[in-house]
Amino acid sequence: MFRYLTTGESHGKAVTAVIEGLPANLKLTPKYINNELARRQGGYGRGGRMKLENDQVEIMSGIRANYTLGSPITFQIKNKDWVNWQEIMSPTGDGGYDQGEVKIKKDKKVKRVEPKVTKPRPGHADLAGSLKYDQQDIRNILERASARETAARVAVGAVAKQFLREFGIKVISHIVQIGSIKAEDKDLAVNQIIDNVDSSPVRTLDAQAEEEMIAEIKNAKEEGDSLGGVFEVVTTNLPIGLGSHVQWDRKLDGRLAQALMSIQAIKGVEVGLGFKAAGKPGSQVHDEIIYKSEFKHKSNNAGGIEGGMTNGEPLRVKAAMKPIPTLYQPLESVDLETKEKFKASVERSDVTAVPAAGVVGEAVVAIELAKAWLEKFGGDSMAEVKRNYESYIESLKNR
Ligand SMILES: Cc1cc2nc3c(=O)[nH]c(=O)nc-3n(C[C@H](O)[C@H](O)[C@H](O)COP(=O)(O)O)c2cc1C
Ligand SMILES: C=C(O[C@@H]1CC(C(=O)O)=C[C@@H](OP(=O)(O)O)[C@H]1O)C(=O)O
Repeated sequence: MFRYLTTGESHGKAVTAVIEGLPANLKLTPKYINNELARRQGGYGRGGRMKLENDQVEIMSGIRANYTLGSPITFQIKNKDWVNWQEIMSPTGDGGYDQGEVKIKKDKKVKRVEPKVTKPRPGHADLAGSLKYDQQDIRNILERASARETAARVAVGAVAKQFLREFGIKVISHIVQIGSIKAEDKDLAVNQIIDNVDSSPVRTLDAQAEEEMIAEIKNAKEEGDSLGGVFEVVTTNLPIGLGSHVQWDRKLDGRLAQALMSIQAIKGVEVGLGFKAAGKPGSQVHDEIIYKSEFKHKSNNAGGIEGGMTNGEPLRVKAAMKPIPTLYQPLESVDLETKEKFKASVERSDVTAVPAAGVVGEAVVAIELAKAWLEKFGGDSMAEVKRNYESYIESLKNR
């Protein structure tokens, strides 16, 4: 079974991931993983933290001479910001509480920070987490709730992507909406997306919309506001039959939805036509089946999944991200200690992170597909997995 866990606080020493269940003899290079980490750090609209960090993976176990051993893999991605937060974040220090105010280097300026955070931000994990975990200091919640954790998930996703690439499968995302601006709805080939998306500052393929999206982000920044949006993840070359109809937790659409919804600030997931399918008659929704040396569909409104299984068409899933909760123009909230109303001032935040979230979306989709792949074609070495896959593909030809 392919599974993973991440650890780490946003301003702690590092974020890490432990992966288990990958077969032996898969070629894995830090260069590819680092490139994926850099893609996640990009995107117009991010705040000062991304100028400071330069995410690089350090492989701690499970890989020797560039190939997996079949043993658990551990990664570490250091937080460069840690040096500025040691007094507050050290596992063995006093949390900075004894000092009243701690000097922190933030975006090249030295600022005085109260070590204890008591003002919960609407839309973040602050209030619910502090009450649930019996914490007086919201930092004990926000550090782990932070999307810094997605760096670790993108490293795991890069491994899953390298695994899937051995079978000719590519996973890529593009932005279809930021704030009120929507990109033109085109049926795009994956290679078209791969060739063009990374050169767009907002990772969209619609040049006209790109300009408008950037203008809307600039405007939101000036107004101290934040924006959300929608990304699509597209995967090609998937065989028929990943996932299963037989049990609720084996259905691939459900598993992809959970994976995408688990990304910080994602509030909706669509598979294929998604919500639009609800308003159309069946004759305009269901994809007619044809046979041309293999079974295919005339259209792909289902987004590549029927009955919780891949149906041989490209997988198309979308995710909606809410606007970033931390606002320079703060919303009303109540202090945890005094119970008094306040409007907090903010020092640093992203205006939007939809382009980054798209890269995280690719990672979690790739992970889920790699898991489903190993459930169906699993083996202890890559050669064994390839044999199992090829024999299944051969068996489909004889149907
Ligand atoms: C890539 C990425 C970057 C984010 N950056 C910020 C940020 O700078 N400030 C912030 O308040 N929230 C940010 N968020 C969103 C919060 O992490 C998220 O809203 C919070 O953890 C609460 O979880 P929920 O929105 O899923 O309920 C970001 C999310 C992602 C995916
Ligand atoms: C660190 C990352 O994103 C962070 C996610 C985040 C949040 O609340 O989710 C808040 C911000 O953290 P900070 O207050 O340190 O600037 C973002 O920068 C990252 O994506 O690597």
